[in-house]
Amino acid sequence: MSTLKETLFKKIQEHRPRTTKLVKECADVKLGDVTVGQAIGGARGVRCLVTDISYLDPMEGIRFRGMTIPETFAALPKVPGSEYPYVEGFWYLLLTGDVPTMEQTLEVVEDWKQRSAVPEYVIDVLRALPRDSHPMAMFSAAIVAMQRESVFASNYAAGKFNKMTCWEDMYEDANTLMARLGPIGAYIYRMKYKGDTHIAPDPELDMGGQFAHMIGQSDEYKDVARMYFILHSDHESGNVSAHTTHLVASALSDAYYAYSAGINGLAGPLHGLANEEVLRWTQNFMQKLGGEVPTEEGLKEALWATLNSGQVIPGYGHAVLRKTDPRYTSQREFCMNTPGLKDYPLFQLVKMIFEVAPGVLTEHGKAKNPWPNVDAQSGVIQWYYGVTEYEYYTVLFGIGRALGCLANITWDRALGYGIERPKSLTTAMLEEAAGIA
Ligand SMILES: CC(=O)SCCNC(=O)CCNC(=O)[C@H](O)C(C)(C)COP(=O)(O)OP(=O)(O)OC[C@H]1O[C@@H](n2cnc3c(N)ncnc32)[C@H](O)[C@@H]1OP(=O)(O)O
Ligand SMILES: O=C([O-])CC(=O)C(=O)O
Repeated sequence: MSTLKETLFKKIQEHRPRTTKLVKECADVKLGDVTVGQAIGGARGVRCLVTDISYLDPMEGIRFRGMTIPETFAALPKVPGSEYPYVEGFWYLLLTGDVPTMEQTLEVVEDWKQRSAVPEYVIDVLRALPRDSHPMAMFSAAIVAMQRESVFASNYAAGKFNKMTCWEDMYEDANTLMARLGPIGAYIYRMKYKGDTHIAPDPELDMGGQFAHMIGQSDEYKDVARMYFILHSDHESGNVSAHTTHLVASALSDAYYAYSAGINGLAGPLHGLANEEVLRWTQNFMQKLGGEVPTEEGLKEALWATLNSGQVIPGYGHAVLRKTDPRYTSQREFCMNTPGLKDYPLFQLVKMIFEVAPGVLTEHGKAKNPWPNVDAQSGVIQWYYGVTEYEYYTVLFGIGRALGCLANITWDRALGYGIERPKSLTTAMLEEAAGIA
């Protein structure tokens, strides 16, 4: 057994009695009430999911296994010659809650390398799709196509399902998916945008570095990839991609079915696709100005025009956060500390939007949170390094988000969480409950 799997096994054994005790002795303890507004309004704030992998505080933002973003980056083993950690070490942290040693990290690096070859039939599936398919549709199709390889599904079909050990099959599938998602994303990128020319993997590289290499990027971009995948990994359990993955997996669907579904949710403009929308919005705006950085007045007008046409300002607002997203801040700091990027006109515009948009949104008076989220700041970095195909940005998000979603469904199996099935009511029942029937 690998060190990661052994450690995870120990953690699962330690954790199981806590869940069992809660279910057996405390099942009737109330966590809150559900209002009519919540039933109609997307269950906002309903406290009915459990995860220990990350927690989102409305004011502070995300913590991964109890650590803030700067703490996470500082704690994990760094790729030699780089300021950023191995994505593989972060995976170890998400799964176990322990910061891995360099040796433990390198074991995951090696394991993923062994699993990373993209099967030929996946390439066939991608090539069979119309070339103008959205890259997220391609990504989702590639993931679900690999379902035939699921260890979990095959053992289930063979009558080998065992509630205590089935997490091991999920772990197998999750690791295989994690190892292949970067190379699949790179294939889609080069097929669609780089004349269908492809770059062979470099056996020396870690997952983040490999992705940069396979899309044809510079050495500098390797750190961008590592940072991006870690920052986008997890945002507790209620967001659309994590919740969808969890929901689908709760029917004992395997990781391929579950994460393909999660990707489909991430592709919505109110969720992950907002990072594509942010770039479309800013590029359209810059084009109108002939590439000049606008005045504050001009920017305000453009923001109001967007709001008055009934659209949202992409990259702003959040269902839980009530302050600037620390993932935004982390990427902003990256921009400020990168010569060239710091003075880049598009970054100047993103900075100016940060100064102007919260005031406009507050005056508009609808959004509960006028501050930027992660999507407002990620695209400018990609654009600066030459990844200008913004239609592709959500695939980058999807590679990173897999870390959180797949770690979560591995634990779902380990703790035997039940099939998810909330109860629905009719409108007449709500009217009766409200006394307006
Ligand atoms: C990785 C991520 O998924 S981060 C989020 C990415 N999405 C975006 O950036 C899209 C822009 N933002 C939004 O649409 C929203 O803020 C969401 C979807 C993120 C959160 O939605 P909610 O929790 O419903 O937000 P909230 O309670 O503040 O919404 C209240 C009203 O303000 C509006 N509002 C919220 N954010 C914005 C915004 N950025 N621009 C304009 N209006 C907004 C809502 O559309 C809603 O209007 P309605 O009453 O007419 O339906
Ligand atoms: O938490 C949410 O609802 C959306 C979000 O920021 C994420 O999933 O990263």
